[in-house]
Parts: sequence; C-alpha cells; structure tokens
Amino acid sequence: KPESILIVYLSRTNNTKVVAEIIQRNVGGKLVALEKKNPYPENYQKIVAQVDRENEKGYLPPLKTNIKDLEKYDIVFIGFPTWDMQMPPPVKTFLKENDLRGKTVIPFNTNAGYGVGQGFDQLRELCSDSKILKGFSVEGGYEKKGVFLAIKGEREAVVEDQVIAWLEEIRLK
Ligand SMILES: Cc1cc2nc3c(=O)[nH]c(=O)nc-3n(C[C@H](O)[C@H](O)[C@H](O)COP(=O)(O)O)c2cc1C
Repeated sequence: KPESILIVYLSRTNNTKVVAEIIQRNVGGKLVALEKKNPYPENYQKIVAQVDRENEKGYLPPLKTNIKDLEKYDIVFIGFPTWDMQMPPPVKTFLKENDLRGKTVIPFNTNAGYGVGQGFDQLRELCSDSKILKGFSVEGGYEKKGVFLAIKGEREAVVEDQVIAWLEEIRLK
C-alpha cells in the first residue's frame, strides 16, 4: 500500500496555504487547515500583541481542528508562517496534542523575508520521536507593509519549481 500523506498547515493570508496546495499537487495527500477555537483578531497590531503574550506565557490556544484518523498517515507535512520569529502558538498546540511518533514529519514555512527563525528547531523538539526530513522555507507576504498574498501568478510558478526541487531532494518525488 502506498504511504499515506497528511498536509497540515496554518495560514492567515494564504501564502502557506498556497505552498500546501503546491505540495498536494505534487505528492497527493489530505490537506487540513489548522483552525483555532477562538480566531485571532483581524487587526495586524492586535494579533502581533496577542501572539507575543501567548509566546511569553507558553500558552497553547485550543484548536477547533481535530484529526481523528491520524494513525493512518505515515508522512505528515507541517506548514506554518513565521510569527514572532518562531512557530505560531496553534502549531505548538497541534504538535503537543497529536502524537506523531514513528511518522515522518516534514516542515515547511513562509515568512516576510526574515526566515523561519526558531520554527524548525521547535518542531524538532516537539516531534522528538519522529523522523524529521529537511524543511522548506520561502518568502511569502509582508502583512505589516500591506503585502498579503504574495505567492500568486508568476511568483507561484517560481515557488512551485523550488518546492519540486526540494521534494526531489528529500525523495518524495
Ligand atoms: C502575527 C504575525 C507575526 C509575524 N512575525 C513575523 C516574523 O517574526 N518574521 C517574519 O519574517 N515574518 C513575520 N510575519 C509575516 C508572515 O510570516 C508572512 O507574511 C507569511 O508569509 C504569512 O503566511 P500566511 O499568508 O500563510 O499567513 C508575521 C505575521 C504575523 C501575522
């Protein structure tokens, strides 16, 4: 039986969602968007302040998303934007609440140009009993400057080529 693939992602302005969809186009699998029980504020300054507070306290916001058939997946992609130069709190919740031991876990990320920060290191710590493959990180939007979805049109085609090269490197394609 072919290995079954799950692609879980968090996305606010859809850049990470587009990368998740590119991955799915190329390797298949089930796409799941992570949703928080109480959505974050729409306002950028407000979400930045809330995320800072949550990170300081180590608060894990409850999720609405619940994946019941997690055991059937062998490979789990985890996608998230860089927030506060780290992993967004809801992704921490997901990795704390869901046991990915024995699975192959593959991170991917979009950011405003400052990179993944601590995100992939945090994933490695939270998935210490998983096999972690090399992650993929790419520049996405820059909400602070009014750039929302940046991975579209010609830029999406460029990112798709980068994703395909990465998937070939980690031998998923
Ligand atoms: C609350 C918040 C904090 C952010 N912090 C950072 C950051 O520390 N470094 C960075 O490069 N980008 C940061 N960004 C920008 C996002 O990582 C970037 O726009 C990303 O592509 C958004 O992905 P999405 O469209 O899937 O939501 C932040 C965005 C938000 C909303």
